[in-house]
Amino acid sequence: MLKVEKLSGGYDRQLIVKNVTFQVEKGEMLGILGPNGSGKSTLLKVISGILHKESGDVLIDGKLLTTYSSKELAKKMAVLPQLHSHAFSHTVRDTIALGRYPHQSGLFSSWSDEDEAAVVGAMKQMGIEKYEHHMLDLLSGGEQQRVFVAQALAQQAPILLLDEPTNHLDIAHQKQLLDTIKTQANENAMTIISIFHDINLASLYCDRLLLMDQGEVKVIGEPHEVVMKEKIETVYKARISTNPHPERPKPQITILPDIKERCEEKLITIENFQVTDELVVFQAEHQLKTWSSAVINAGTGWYRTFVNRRVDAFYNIDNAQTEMQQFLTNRGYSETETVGMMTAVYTKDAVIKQYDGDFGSVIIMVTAGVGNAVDVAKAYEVEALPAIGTINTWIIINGELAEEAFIQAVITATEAKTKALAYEQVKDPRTGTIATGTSTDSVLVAATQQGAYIPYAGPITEVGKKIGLGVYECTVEAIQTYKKAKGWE
Ligand SMILES: Nc1ncnc2c1ncn2[C@@H]1O[C@H](COP(=O)(O)OP(=O)(O)OP(=O)(O)O)[C@@H](O)[C@H]1O
Repeated sequence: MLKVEKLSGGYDRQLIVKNVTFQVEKGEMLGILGPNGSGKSTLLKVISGILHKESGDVLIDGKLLTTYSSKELAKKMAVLPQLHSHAFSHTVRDTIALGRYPHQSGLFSSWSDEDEAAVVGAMKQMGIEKYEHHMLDLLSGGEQQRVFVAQALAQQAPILLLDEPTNHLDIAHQKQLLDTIKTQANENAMTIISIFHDINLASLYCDRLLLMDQGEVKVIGEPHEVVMKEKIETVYKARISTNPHPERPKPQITILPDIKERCEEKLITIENFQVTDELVVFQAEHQLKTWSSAVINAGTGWYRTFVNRRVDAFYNIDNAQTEMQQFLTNRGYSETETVGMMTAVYTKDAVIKQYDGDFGSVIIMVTAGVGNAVDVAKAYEVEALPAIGTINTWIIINGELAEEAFIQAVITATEAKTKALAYEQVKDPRTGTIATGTSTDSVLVAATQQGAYIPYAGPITEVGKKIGLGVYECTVEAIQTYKKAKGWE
């Protein structure tokens, strides 16, 4: 559809865009990324013919751009330039109507039903019908931006070139605009080339991305091939990390600041724990990076408070999450800083121990009830009964854990727990075989992210050895206490 071959161009004698080659297909959305001054706007201007090229070619439907008359070209390609202040003021409707000029014919061009439908449709798509008769210069920056996008859409050209279309827009309008444009690509096979400053939005919406660096193409490819730590850091000269989007396979970035937080390093110790008849509570001065399967605030996040709450053996509530949240709020625990778990075990029987090593230290907390013990390898054979009894394990580390270390810590802790059940000869009552856990166990791994860097946490590492030993010892002790309380031995 649109082919750019070895294109170079710029201003007067200053070459800005150098040897750019790419192709965009019908229905495809290509995002152009690059730092300030890398030549994105200049490239768009050379492609659209606003600036003369120095060398190379632009082809639309296999025909050289230079062979199109300006009106023919406007029927093929609509351009949204960067938003600037405007000398003249028109109404919103008149501004959008200007987009229809390539479709007018004859000396006294008349306004057709098609023109009217295109203008009304574009206003609707951008949600600006209510401003139809307002003067453009009295609208906010974001409202004006939507008017100019509507003008480009009203042009009904199969190719759309956009220079930072989300400029000035709030998040709801960014989403509305990009949803609209993407729908044009998907349903009307429109070809879209758009400049973005927001790498995350570009990755989320575009099929492919072109990353510019000093007027040249650094890389072109699908978002996962372009939004890579090393490439983005090299071109933008800023530290970033990449992370997955929660719903789509489109990588996202997070800026990593170089300035230090204004907080002194604080070691976690057993002193951070408090145990009552109702709760085991851990509270730290600073948030810890946390990974858990808790009832409240599961998954990854930064939290300051961990709560293991004792509920009675008959606790059976449809929406345990809402009830638990209410419970925590009533006791003054912040909704955004607290991880909450439940247990039917006496909280006073919690085993809490500290293990020191060269890397820092690990503090383990275990509450263990085994009335609900399960042999996971045979769980498929038997119907799980609604019994109570859960093993909750917390592993809190003074150190900076890598992502994989969090997962390895969970593996190591799970293996140590299973070993403790075997040592204590805890059996699945339904199968009579040694249990591997209970059917509702929870785990939490948290790290201060200060001090020594800990890339791995399997049993080959020192931290892994401490986790293995600690979880094993604490779980054995917690099970023995549980058995005594139940009068089993
Ligand atoms: N009209 C002009 N005359 C001369 N040089 C210009 C002109 N417009 C831009 N330039 C120069 O061309 C280079 C690239 O500018 P361009 O606007 O294409 O970059 P960009 O990647 O779009 O930047 P930004 O992200 O800041 O919008 C810059 O060094 C700029 O100074």
